[in-house]
Amino acid sequence: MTLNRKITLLLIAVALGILLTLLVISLYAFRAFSLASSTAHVQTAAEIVRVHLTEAMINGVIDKREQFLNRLVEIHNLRDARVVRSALVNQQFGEGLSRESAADAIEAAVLVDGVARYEFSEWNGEPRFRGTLPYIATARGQPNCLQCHQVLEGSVLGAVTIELSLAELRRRALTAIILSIATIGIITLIAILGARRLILPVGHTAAALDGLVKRALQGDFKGRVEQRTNDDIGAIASHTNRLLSFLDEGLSRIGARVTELTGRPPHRDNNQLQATLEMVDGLADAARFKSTIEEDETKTEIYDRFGRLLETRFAVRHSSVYETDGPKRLAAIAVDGKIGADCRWCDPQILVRSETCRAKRSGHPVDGLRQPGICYAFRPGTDSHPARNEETAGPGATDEHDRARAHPDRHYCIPIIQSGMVGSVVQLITTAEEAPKLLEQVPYIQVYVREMAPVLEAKRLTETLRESALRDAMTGLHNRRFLEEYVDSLIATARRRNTKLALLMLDLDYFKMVNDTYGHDVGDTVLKALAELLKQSLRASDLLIRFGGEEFLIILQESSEEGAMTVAEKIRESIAEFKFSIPGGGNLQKTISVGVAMFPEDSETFWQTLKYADVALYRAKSDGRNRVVRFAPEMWSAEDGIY
Ligand SMILES: Nc1nc2c(ncn2[C@@H]2O[C@H](COP(=O)(O)OP(=O)(O)OP(=O)(O)O)[C@@H](O)[C@H]2O)c(=O)[nH]1
Repeated sequence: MTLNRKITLLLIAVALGILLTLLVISLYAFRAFSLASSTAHVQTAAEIVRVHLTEAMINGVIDKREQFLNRLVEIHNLRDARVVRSALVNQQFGEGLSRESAADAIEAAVLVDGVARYEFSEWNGEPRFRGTLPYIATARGQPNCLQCHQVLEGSVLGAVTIELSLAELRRRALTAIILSIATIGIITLIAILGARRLILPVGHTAAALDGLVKRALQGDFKGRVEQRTNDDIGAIASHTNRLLSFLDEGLSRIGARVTELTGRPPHRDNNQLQATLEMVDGLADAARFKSTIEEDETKTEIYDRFGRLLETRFAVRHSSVYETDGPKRLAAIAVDGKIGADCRWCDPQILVRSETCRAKRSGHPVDGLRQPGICYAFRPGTDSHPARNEETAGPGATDEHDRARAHPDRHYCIPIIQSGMVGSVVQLITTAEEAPKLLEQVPYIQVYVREMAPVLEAKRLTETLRESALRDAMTGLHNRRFLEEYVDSLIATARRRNTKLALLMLDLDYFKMVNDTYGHDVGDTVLKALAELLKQSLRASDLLIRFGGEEFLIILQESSEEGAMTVAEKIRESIAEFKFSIPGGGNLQKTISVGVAMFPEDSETFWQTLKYADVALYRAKSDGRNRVVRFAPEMWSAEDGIY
C-alpha cells in the first residue's frame, strides 16, 4: 500500500471517528437537554394549574376548572393537562368530576406516595414527555392549603399530569446536529483534501525514490525523480537527481575506460554496476598478476602461474601455450597447465611449420568458440579427467550429457605480440556447452595476456642475453662459463643418484696447420662442423661444451668407465673418417685426441677430475695423437702439480 493511500485512509478514519463521537455527544446532549427543559416546562405548567385552581376556589369559580384545563391543552405543544383528586379531598368536598380520579397506575402511585414521575413516550409516532406531579398540603403561603383543606400538612391533595409534545424540539435538535455534523464534515473534507495536497508530493517522491533505488540496485542510474514542490521534498528530489547524474556519469566513465582496456563493454542485460565492478576487479587482479610475474625468475614460472590462473580463476581446465622457436617453429611450453608436456590440442605439425597455426600466422585471436572448425590445426579431444567430469556433470547427468561434457571441441587462441611479432600463442579449450561462458571470460583473459606480454618479452630478452653469455657464438655450444654455473647442480644430481660423470676432453690434432694452410675461415668451418658431429654423437642428457679454441669437453651423465671409453673411441673414429668440406672445393680429414677421467672415481672434486682429463689428453697428444687415453694416477706429478 502506498504512503498516500495510507495517509488518506488514516485521515478518513480520523474524520469518521470525530463525526461519530460528535453525533453520540450531540444525541446525548439533546436527550439531557430535552429532559431538563421538558421537566421545567411540566413543573411550570403544574404550578400554573395549581395557582389557577387556588384562585378559582377563592373566587368561587372552581366549577369552571374543566374549561380551564381544556383551554390549557390548546397551548402549542401541550398535549394533555389533567388533575386528579386524592381520597382526602373527595372525603371533604365529595366526588369531583369523572376525569378527576386516577387514570393510570402512575397517577395512582403519585397520589399514594406524593413523588413526581416523569417519562418519555411515543404516541402515534410523536415523541412526548409526561410529568405527573403531586399537590402536597402546606401551611406556607397566603392563602395556604390548610385554610380550606382539613388535612394534615404534607398530605397528598391531588396530582396534575402534564404531557408535552417533543416533536418540534426533536426536529430542531436533529436539524442542529445535522447542520453541525455537515459543517464539521465539510471542514474535515477540506482538511483531508488539503492534507492530501501537502502529502501527495511526499508520497509521489517516496514512490519515485523507491523505483529509482530498485533501478540503481540493478546498476541503472538513468532514472530521475520529478521535482513537484519547492520545499524540503523538492530539495530531496533535486539532490537525488544530482547524485544519480553523478553516479551515472561516473559509472559511464569507468565503464568506458574499462571497455577500452578489456575491449568489451559490460553486457547490456547484466547489472551495469555489478558488471563494471567485476571488470574493475578483473583489471585490478590482472595488474596484481603483472606485478607478481615481474618478480618471477623465468618465463616457465610465468607460464606455470598463468596456467594455474586459467584453471582456478577462469575454470579453464584445458589450455596450451606455444612459443615461437625460431622463424618457422613453435614449441609447446605448457599443455593443460603442465610445463613441458607434449602438444595435445593441435596438429603437431604446427611445431615444425608454425604457419599452420592460424593465430601465429594472422596475429589475431582465433575464435573457435563461435566458429568451430575455423582452424584446421585444432584437434578436439576427449577429456582425460573423469573425476572432473563427474564433478561438473553432476550425479544426475545423462550419458549423452556426460559425453558432450567430456568432449572439449571448442577453442579460442590468443596470440601474444612481442616486439611486433607473435611471440607466443595461448590456446583455451572447452566444450560446446561451456563455450558461451568462456566467451564471456575471454576479454578478461585477454587483459591478463596483455599484461603478461611485456613481462614475457623482458624475460625473453633477459634469457636470451643470459643464454648468449653462456654459449659460444660460433658453434652455438655451451661455453666454459655455462659449465661454471651448471657444475654445482650437475654434481648434486650425480651425488643424489649415486652415479658417475665421465669427462672427455677433446682436441683437434694439428689444427694450427688448418689455419695456416687454408686460413681462419676454413678453420672456423671445421670447428662448426666438428661441433655438429659431436652433437649428433651424443645423447640428450650429455653435455657438450666448447672449452677452449679447438678444445671441447663432453660430460656423460650416469656413465661407466667402459661406456665412456667406448663413446670416446666411437667419436674419435667417426671424426677420423669424416671429410670436412672446404669452401671453394675439396675435403679435409682431421683426427682428434681424447683424454678421459671419471668423477668422483678419479677425484672427489670436479675441477680436479677435469684437470685429470686434460692430463690424459696431453698424454694422448704426446703418445702420437688420434687416440683415447684414460687418465691414470701416475700421469699426475703431485709434487709440483704438473704432469
Ligand atoms: N680458425 C680458428 N682457429 C682457432 C680458433 N681457436 C683457436 N684456434 C687456433 O687453434 C690453434 C691451436 O693450435 P695449437 O694449440 O698450437 O695446437 P695444434 O696445432 O692444434 O696442435 P696440437 O694440439 O698439438 O695437436 C691455434 O692456431 C689457434 O689460433 C678459432 O676459433 N678459429
